[in-house]
Amino acid sequence: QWRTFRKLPASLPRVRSKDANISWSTRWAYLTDCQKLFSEAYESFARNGKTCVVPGMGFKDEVHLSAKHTQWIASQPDAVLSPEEGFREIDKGDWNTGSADYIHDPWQSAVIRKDMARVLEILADAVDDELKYAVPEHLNVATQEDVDVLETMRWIVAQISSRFTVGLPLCRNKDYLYQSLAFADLAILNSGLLIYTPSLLKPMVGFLITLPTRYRRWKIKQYVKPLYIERVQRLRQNGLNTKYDNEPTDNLQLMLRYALEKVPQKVNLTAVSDRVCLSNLASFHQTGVTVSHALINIAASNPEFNTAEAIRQEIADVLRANGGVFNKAAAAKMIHTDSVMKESLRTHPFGTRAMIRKVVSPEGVKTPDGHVIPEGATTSVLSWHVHQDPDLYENPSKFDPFRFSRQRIAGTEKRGVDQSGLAFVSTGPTYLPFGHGKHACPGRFLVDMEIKMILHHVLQVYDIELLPEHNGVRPDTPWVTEAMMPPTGVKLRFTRRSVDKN
Ligand code: HEM
Repeated sequence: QWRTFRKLPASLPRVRSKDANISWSTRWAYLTDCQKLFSEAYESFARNGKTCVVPGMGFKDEVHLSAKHTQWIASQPDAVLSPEEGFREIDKGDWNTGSADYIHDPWQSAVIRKDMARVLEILADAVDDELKYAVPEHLNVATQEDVDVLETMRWIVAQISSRFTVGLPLCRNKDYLYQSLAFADLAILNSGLLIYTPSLLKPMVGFLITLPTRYRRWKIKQYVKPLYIERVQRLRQNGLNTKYDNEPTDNLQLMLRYALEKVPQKVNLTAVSDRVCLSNLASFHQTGVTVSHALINIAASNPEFNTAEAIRQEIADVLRANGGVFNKAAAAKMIHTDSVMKESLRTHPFGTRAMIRKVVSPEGVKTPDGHVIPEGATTSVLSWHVHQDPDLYENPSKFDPFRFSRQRIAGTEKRGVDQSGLAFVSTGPTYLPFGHGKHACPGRFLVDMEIKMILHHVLQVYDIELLPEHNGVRPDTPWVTEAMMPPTGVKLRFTRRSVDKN
């Protein structure tokens, strides 16, 4: 870590510093008031297309690139700017899963990238069906109750995501879901601890703190085992060119097919099960946090918008016109709901930086503003501050649920051209929660569908409001170093709607 710090050239400007040294008070600011520190970096450098150096995780210095260079970052080959190596520094995936191979050769991601669009057509029905079980199971309010939103949504998301990943009946197994959620929580905790552990102590600390994750992985493996044995046997018997009778359509099956064809030497129960754990880590945590923030923002949005009712109405109208079927085409027509979700992720993401990359080419890389960033340095873009830039978003700190749908409708009417570039799943230099370019999150198409479906299933049964003690003001989302905290413990009042309201 210190090696990278020493290697950054003196010519790169540092935040709050006139020379190549970053003071300890600036390093302290990263830990105690990172939002302000990042604001200074954004205002002084990134906003004007300039690269700068800012203290980062684990006392390491990070290179912040301007969002004006998003396109350039996206166009760099992985052999120059590597997303895998960038994330590896943060999520410590090799420690948490016990193998660097899952990170160096992440075919579990390749499967999702390759097949997500096709799979969604097949699985939309299954996810919608799963919500009919998951919502009453985890959100069973008789008349009125104050509900811990994140805790409830985590379970609902885990269940419906598992319907996508491992299918029925395992997606309804409470202990499997519990172990998978626990693995995700522990992995995030371990990453935070390992980032601040000096390299010399990493082998010992890494071994000790990952004992609980190892146990969770072992438990999950016991659940995956019968599926693995049966499916691999049938795929081997039937060959990979044909589908066998009643072949499952879930992500595990896609992973097995892909691995048996492309990397047969790597197909074993532990590797497949661990890769399922990694997939769950990507899908459970961020989606649970995102839908929780969306519900809190809907409840807290100004009464002038009548947000919950607008969502209910829109989804009901679209579904009626689509014969009651909730598929990709229907989801694409729900532009107001889409706008609420996009606005919520703009104001309340989890990560505040995007497009995290590590320079892996030995000769380094030259930025569009002329700096050479050496091998080993990590780079990213200050995405939260892009989303709060008043030149890009009018009144940026306000949660304006229909900000994007208004623009979409106006743009389409004015220019006669479809404005779907403003959709939740669209990415670009001014909207980066999912990154941008060839490594932009492929799971966002599933997230889009899942969150719209969750909002439909929840809002058609419940009215939601902030608790009286919040006096109509949304509970704060504090920053802890550079992360915006998930809304842990935030409750909303859920009131069952009377039948005649439906
Ligand atoms: C709201 C939920 C989610 C958010 C905010 C999110 C965000 C992100 C971000 C920021 C990246 C990195 C993009 C880049 O560096 O350019 C990413 C990558 C990725 N995400 Fe997501 N994600 C979410 C849900 C999911 C889900 C549900 C899945 C799986 C079904 C998933 C699978 C992946 C994969 C496989 C990658 C790596 C892509 C690659 O390197 O090519 N994500 N995600």
